[in-house]
Amino acid sequence: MVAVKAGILGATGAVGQRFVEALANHPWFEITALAASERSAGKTYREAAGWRLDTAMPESVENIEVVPVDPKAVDADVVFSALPADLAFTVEPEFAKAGFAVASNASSYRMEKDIPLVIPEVNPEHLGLIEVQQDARGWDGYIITNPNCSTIVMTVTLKPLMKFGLETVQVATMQAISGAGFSGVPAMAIYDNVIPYIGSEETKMETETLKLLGEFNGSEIVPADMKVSASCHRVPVIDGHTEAIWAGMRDKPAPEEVREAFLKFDPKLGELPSEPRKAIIVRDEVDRPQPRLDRNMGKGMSVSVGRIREGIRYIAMGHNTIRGAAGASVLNAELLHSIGKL
Ligand SMILES: NC(=O)C1=CN([C@@H]2O[C@H](COP(=O)(O)OP(=O)(O)OC[C@H]3O[C@@H](n4cnc5c(N)ncnc54)[C@H](OP(=O)(O)O)[C@@H]3O)[C@@H](O)[C@H]2O)C=CC1
Ligand SMILES: N[C@@H](CC(=O)OP(=O)(O)O)C(=O)O
Repeated sequence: MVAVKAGILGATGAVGQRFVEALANHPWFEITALAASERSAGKTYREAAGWRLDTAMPESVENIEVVPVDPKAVDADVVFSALPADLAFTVEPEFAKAGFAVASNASSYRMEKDIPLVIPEVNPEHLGLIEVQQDARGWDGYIITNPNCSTIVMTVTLKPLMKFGLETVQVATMQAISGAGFSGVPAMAIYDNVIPYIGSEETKMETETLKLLGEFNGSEIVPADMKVSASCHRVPVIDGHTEAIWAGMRDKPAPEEVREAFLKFDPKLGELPSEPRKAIIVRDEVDRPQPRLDRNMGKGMSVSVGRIREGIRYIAMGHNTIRGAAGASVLNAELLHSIGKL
């Protein structure tokens, strides 16, 4: 199989490095371009990146010269975007217009009517919006997006509950500091502390979830008819967002039925290289899931759940920069490739 040429926009950042990690030995994609700011352009990736992951920098990328974030400088079929949202807002359409498939991790276009917001295990059919988008905008390429990291972790677990008639969701998050990027939260602010505010996070969880669980009617997404209410908090954990979720359902399933629904959840995506063997892992121990112990399950792509109680109340936990960011975009691109869209 000829590898799909893959570029990474924002390749030196927290999510960008996760993209490099996920794509360096990928069976379908080959990294052909690494792009970042003018501060990094012209340097080798080794010089520019300041590698911060606890796996070694892949040798294949060490000497790649970083290029500016410009369609003319990037040789690729698909670009993975890990750019700050304000920059992604102007840059991503330029790439789509120039014929690239853009798999974006940034928030800029998630809620646009004609741009798919996709989690492969939840709403693969929403990729039908790509044609609507290309017709409306006259682009040769297109943009698809993955949700906010907290939204992804929660929504993967809500999907198997839809059959019980999901009506209300309340969620309180405990979010890792890597979610704010490498220099996002000063150590003096987060050490020995909890910060009960993450800008725009609650609105993102409350709106993106309805789009994800909504129905594609051939021309647009009809949002799910339910209410989501979120409270988001930063905690001194490096990676892994933990969420306490209360799910109100019409059929009032017992905890054991909810556990069964999680256990049996099979999105049938086994042919995609990044899809974990289990999208949802059920932990029966009273004190799990925990970020330090469970975040790398399924190579960081599984969401772990536990403490399923009457109410229905449960805890969900997932790796925010893998399942919630780079891994999610790569999985979206794998889905696109599997349906002939790359
Ligand atoms: N961290 C997370 O858990 C999640 C992050 N996201 C989103 O992903 C995106 C990236 O986040 P994160 O990796 O944490 O951010 P970082 O700040 O760690 O990285 C930002 C990247 O963008 C590049 N960049 C910054 N300014 C410019 C510019 N003016 N021109 C070109 N490139 C530029 C940087 O390059 P340089 O090194 O050269 O400055 C770097 O590669 C954001 O939109 C974020 O909201 C989404 C979900 C989860
Ligand atoms: N706000 C998230 C990370 C993030 O960047 O989200 P978004 O992709 O929605 O901007 C966090 O801090 O954990």
